[in-house]
Order: sequence, then structure tokens, then C-alpha cells
Amino acid sequence: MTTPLRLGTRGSALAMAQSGHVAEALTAATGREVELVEVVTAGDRSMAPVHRLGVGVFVSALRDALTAGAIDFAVHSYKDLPSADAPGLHVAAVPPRQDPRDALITRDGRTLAELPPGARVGTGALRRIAQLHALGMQLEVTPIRGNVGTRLGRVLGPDADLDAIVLARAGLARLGQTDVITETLDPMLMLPAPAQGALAVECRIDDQDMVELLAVLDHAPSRAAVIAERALLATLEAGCSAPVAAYGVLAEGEPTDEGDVVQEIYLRGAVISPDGTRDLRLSRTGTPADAAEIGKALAAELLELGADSILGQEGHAGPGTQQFGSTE
Ligand SMILES: NCc1[nH]cc(CCC(=O)O)c1CC(=O)O
Repeated sequence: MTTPLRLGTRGSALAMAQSGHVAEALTAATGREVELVEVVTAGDRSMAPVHRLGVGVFVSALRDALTAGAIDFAVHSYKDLPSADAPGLHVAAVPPRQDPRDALITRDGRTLAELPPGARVGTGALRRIAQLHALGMQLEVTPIRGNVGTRLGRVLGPDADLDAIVLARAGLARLGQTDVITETLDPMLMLPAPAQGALAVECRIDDQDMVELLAVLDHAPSRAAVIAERALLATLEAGCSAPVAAYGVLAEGEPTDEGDVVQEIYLRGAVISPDGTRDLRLSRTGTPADAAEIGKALAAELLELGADSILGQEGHAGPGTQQFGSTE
């Protein structure tokens, strides 16, 4: 009998749900038993706005446990990972991604377009705040934090004080709560965070057995999309709490003259000032093998249009440093 593999996870309902799904998938594919080990992170203990908490509050405790050998692997929400690689660690799998779009939940069932001026919309991420302002609908955007249940309470609970909230559809999907969604937002209006809806399954780079075992969970199209989105973010030297959005989609391109169907990646990226007055959005296509280059090239185009001055406005960390952390 082999010993169970130790999967480190945060204790939030969302983290437990996504770790549980990965554990089940790994057991189904390999027959290996998986044991969940709860790791408490600084981000779980604090209620401060996350863009003020800064560096990796939800991630570093899990990574420390992994490096120390207390756990064999960890599952992260990929969008919460800093864009720089962690020394000695390796993302061994990107499982099939959930729908990466953002979701709107309203108190009275109105859609985004139906919200009146002055409607109170809660969200924590600068990226979402910026895009809500950019709609020019005079929404009153209110910062919120807390786990998914707490945030839903602000709009659906007995003491609801907001007209609407925006959060990742993927989180609700993993919790089996998509029935609360009023509207899944069009990425042309609300472009998701880089890597939203994707998971990163991480292990120690020198743990060859785990690297090989976890590879069964990898989904190449999801990985390619995430690579492109995160290359854009890294090139902008921004982090998950910056007002940067990116969405990569793999699709079949136009058939070649010989009639061959090839995969194409379509990447859309945006940098928007928190007040919504400066709004840069561009897209680009290429082949999935060039995912990282497409992200870098799109970031370079955004920089040419002045993206750095927008990012500078909200305390851009500058070259060599990484500002990141869970945005909601
Ligand atoms: N930053 C918090 C966070 N990290 C991952 C998710 C869930 C969705 C995902 O996996 O992208 C959420 C919640 C949210 O943004 O509403």
C-alpha cells in the first residue's frame, strides 16, 4: 500500500472545493489516494483590502509548506499566483479551465444594462472597479471583501446593502452556486483577470514522481491560454491586483489552402485607470505554440499606447518587483 499524497489547501469553502475536485481527478486517473492538509495563510486572517495587503498573502504559506516538504502538492487559483516563478517549484498541471468570465448578481434581477445611475455595485478588484467606471453608467462602485458567502450576503442576504456584486463565475461554479447568477458578463465589457477560472497544480521541481503523476491532469488548451494571459501581465510588470485584464481563447482558425484546420489563440488585453477615464483594449491572434510571445507582444502594444502611465497612477511597483495578491 502506498501512502496518500498530501495536498495542501487553504480552508476556505472555495479552496476546499477546488482542492477536492483535483484530488478526485487525480485519484480517478492514477488510483493514488490523496489527503487534504489545511494550511492557514495570512490572507485568510486579515480583512484588509487585498491590494493593500500586498505580496502573495494567499499563496506564500502554501508554497512554504511545499518547499519544506510538509505537503506534496498544492492547488492555487492561478490568477492569485505572482507572475514570477517560485524557485524550486513547478506548475505540473493546468487542469481544464472553468468559464473565466465575471458574473453579476443583482438584488432584484436587473441586468447590468438595466441598473440605474447611482446603483450600488460591490466588487474588490481594481480591474473590475475600473471597468465598471469605464461603462459611464454612473454606478456607485463600492469595495467589498470576504469569502464568496459573505459577498453574496451583501446583495442577497436579509441585510443586503448593495444592488449588485461582481465576482468570478468560476468560483461560484466550483461551489455549485451558479443559480445565483443574474448575468454572465460579456468579456467585451468586463474582461476577466489573467488566468481567472484556471487552477495551477504545483509541486517541487525536483520531485520527479509528482511531476510525472500530476501531468495527467494537464489540459494543453487551458495552459496555452493562461500562458498568453500571464505573459501579458508579466510584461506589464503588474500583478493580480492591478487594473489589467486578459482573456485568451483557443479556437479553430481559417483552414489553410490545403484545407488543414489549425488551432489559433485569440488574446484580448486591457489596462484601465481605476476611475475608468483611460481605457486601453487591444487584441491579437497567433498560434498556441507562441502563446507567451503573443502575450508579450500585446503588452508591448499596450505600453506603446501609454499603459505604463495608467499603471503608474495606482502605485505601480516598478521593474523587478511584483505586486500581487488575491483581488477579492
Ligand atoms: N481573487 C480571489 C479569487 N481567486 C480565485 C477566485 C475564483 C475564481 C477563479 O478561480 O478565478 C476568486 C474569487 C473572485 O475573484 O471572485
